[in-house]
Amino acid sequence: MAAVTYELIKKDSKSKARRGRVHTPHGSIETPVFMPVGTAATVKAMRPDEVKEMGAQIILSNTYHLYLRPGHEIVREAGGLHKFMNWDRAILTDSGGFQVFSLGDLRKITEEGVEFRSHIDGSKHMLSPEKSIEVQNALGSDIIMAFDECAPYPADRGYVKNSLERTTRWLKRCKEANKNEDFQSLFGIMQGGMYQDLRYQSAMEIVDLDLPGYAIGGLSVGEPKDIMYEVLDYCVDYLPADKPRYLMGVGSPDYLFEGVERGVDMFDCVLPTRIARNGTAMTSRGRVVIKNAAHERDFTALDPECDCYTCRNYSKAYLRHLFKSNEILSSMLLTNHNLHFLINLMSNMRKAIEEDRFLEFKREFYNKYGKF
Ligand SMILES: Nc1cc(N)c2c(=O)[nH][nH]c(=O)c2c1
Repeated sequence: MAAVTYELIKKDSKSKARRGRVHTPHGSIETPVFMPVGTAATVKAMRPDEVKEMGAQIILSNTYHLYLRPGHEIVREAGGLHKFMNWDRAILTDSGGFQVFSLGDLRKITEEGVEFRSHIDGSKHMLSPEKSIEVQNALGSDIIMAFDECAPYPADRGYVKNSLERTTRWLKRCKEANKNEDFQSLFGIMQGGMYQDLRYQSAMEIVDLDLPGYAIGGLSVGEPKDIMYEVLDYCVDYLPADKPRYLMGVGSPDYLFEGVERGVDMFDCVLPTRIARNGTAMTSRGRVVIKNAAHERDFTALDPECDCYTCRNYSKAYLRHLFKSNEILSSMLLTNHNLHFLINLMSNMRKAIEEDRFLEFKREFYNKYGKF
């Protein structure tokens, strides 16, 4: 039996939204769930106890970054990523493929894997399905992602078909490389671009490998919203209902609502932490760009409906002052708020599904949030 299993608790009667639970060796995860990104073994500007206190059940870390620095062998010697970063709940690691592919000219794709030069010191490396699994095994994460190619957008049909078929061959190699692992569950990744028949082909090929969970890749790569939603309208249903479904790289409130409404269980995105460091907050009334002059003498909280540490203790005026003064505390407080906002949003979505009022909740949120 896989170390990661999925339990369906309730389906919404008026949409494909579903309430579930993912069981992992480091605890159960109530779904739908948003996963904060901890790229280099830290959720930037946050202590792990703060991330835990706000209710984060699982975080994501990046294989590419940890392989290059400090190196997966050092993390293995430290006792694994949980011990190294003092996080005792679940961890998902990505395969490193997405970062390597985004290196552009600094990489060369072959059937073996991807040759690339480190963005840190220019040194040459080869990341292959086997190497990605070796690194993720050393990190000791609960959920490990298959080494895949995320086709760019736009991409012609021939390229997308060849790419998804190579991704399936790489997935088989990942499964073989991970076969002796008892505690780390390998998730496959569906590709296929914006082509329905290729999405179906990719899904059938990866589901045939009977893995503990599946991700939808190749979206949130610059395509228009309506195209993403159109692809999600059909491709989520290509995945088995008794396994977790994970939409990669998605994390703004509207995308989360639209993904949950279509049956997605898990999400990750750097957006909340990245925009926080750039001075933007997600609130129930829409985004707040804290450096705007309008906030100079605004002594009210960021969000009247938020009970996070930042909203309970600080005003927009103070947060604007910190940001304009380039104070480290600005990133800390805005990151704390943005993660709390999304984690709380997912908790409210779970409650709405339990009470069979998900679409009503979505309408209420959209009416208050205004323009996305
Ligand atoms: N938007 C996306 C974000 C991601 N981190 C990934 C990924 O890690 N793998 N494959 C993907 O297709 C992908 C898409």
